[in-house]
Amino acid sequence: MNAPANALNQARNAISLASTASVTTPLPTPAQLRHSVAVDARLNQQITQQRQAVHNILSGHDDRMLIVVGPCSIHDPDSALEYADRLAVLSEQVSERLLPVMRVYVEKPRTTVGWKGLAYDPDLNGSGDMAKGITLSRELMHAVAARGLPVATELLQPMLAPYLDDLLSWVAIGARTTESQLHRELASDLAAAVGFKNATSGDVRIAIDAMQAAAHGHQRFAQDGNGRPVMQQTAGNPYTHVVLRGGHGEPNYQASHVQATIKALDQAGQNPRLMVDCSHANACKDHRRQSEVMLDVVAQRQSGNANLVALMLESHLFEGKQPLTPNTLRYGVSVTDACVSWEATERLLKTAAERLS
Ligand SMILES: O=C[C@H](O)[C@H](O)COP(=O)(O)O
Ligand SMILES: C=C(OP(=O)(O)O)C(=O)O
Repeated sequence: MNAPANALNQARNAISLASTASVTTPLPTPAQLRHSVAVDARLNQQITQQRQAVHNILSGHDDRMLIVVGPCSIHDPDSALEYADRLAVLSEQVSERLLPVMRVYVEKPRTTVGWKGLAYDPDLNGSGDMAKGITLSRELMHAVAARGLPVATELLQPMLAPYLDDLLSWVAIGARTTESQLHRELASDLAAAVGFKNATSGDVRIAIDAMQAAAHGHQRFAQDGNGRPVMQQTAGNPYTHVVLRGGHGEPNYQASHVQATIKALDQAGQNPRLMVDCSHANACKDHRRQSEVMLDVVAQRQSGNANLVALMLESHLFEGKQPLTPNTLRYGVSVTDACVSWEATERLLKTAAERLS
């Protein structure tokens, strides 16, 4: 190659390297955050008891229904805490028949591209201040737990789990990650119960496979509290279950789907007790249909299906959703999937508790 052509090639390479180079920003380690936002002995005892209460429902030793309820995503910790205050009061009122666990979802899996949650972009402007995001996420979960509520989240990025998992009483592995070996390995390490969603296609088999995989101990890549890579031998998690969320616009909460799933779980030798997600494809992405789904599931339970032990409801202070445009955001309204209002939530939980008594 002659000298000018060589120089041109070098310049092209430099440009393409410059445009693909990533930028890194240091983050606190899990140990640092667990130290600055610490779980004391009293809170640890509460969380241990709440995990046990969830396990008791999933193993059929407690005949209440578990209900994972709260915003689709958290973008504003103040409105999440107002929600938590209200839910703490309501939980007391329905505690004979229901065990509410608050959704504190700080990571969002996206179908393509979109805002990925408080942990990633707490300023809602694409600046991606993850150090602030994970700190706020842990502080918020801590504050919700300190109000006496069990905390639920979806764990999406396995490296984020050690920042949060001591605060969790229930964990979701989402429809987009249930088939992932890394998420099954992560679930096998958690002390909290894990619900595996069926795939967005509607395939329930992957969730049953995930239960089998997570029940086993695994050797996995992990990080210690100081962020160093380690080989971790996990113990396996016996407290997992399927979450029916519908797929490709087709609901799967109806009795025929529920019975077929229970049969498949029995055949696979897995826990037949399951959760129905009243939102997502079960509500055909229309938040107003969540109440119809929830009351149908409660009726199935009343008519004798004791394996229907849990529900999920997407709810916020106010109904609906809004686009994520900073400075014009309405307080207490979802910026991801549309939610039912607080009033509807209160009505639904009280109705379910009455019908199940
Ligand atoms: O639960 C929330 C959404 O359904 C999920 O994060 C996918 O969202 P998207 O399809 O808007 O990206
Ligand atoms: C993303 C969620 O659900 P799914 O994985 O079922 O889409 C969710 O519950 O927020």
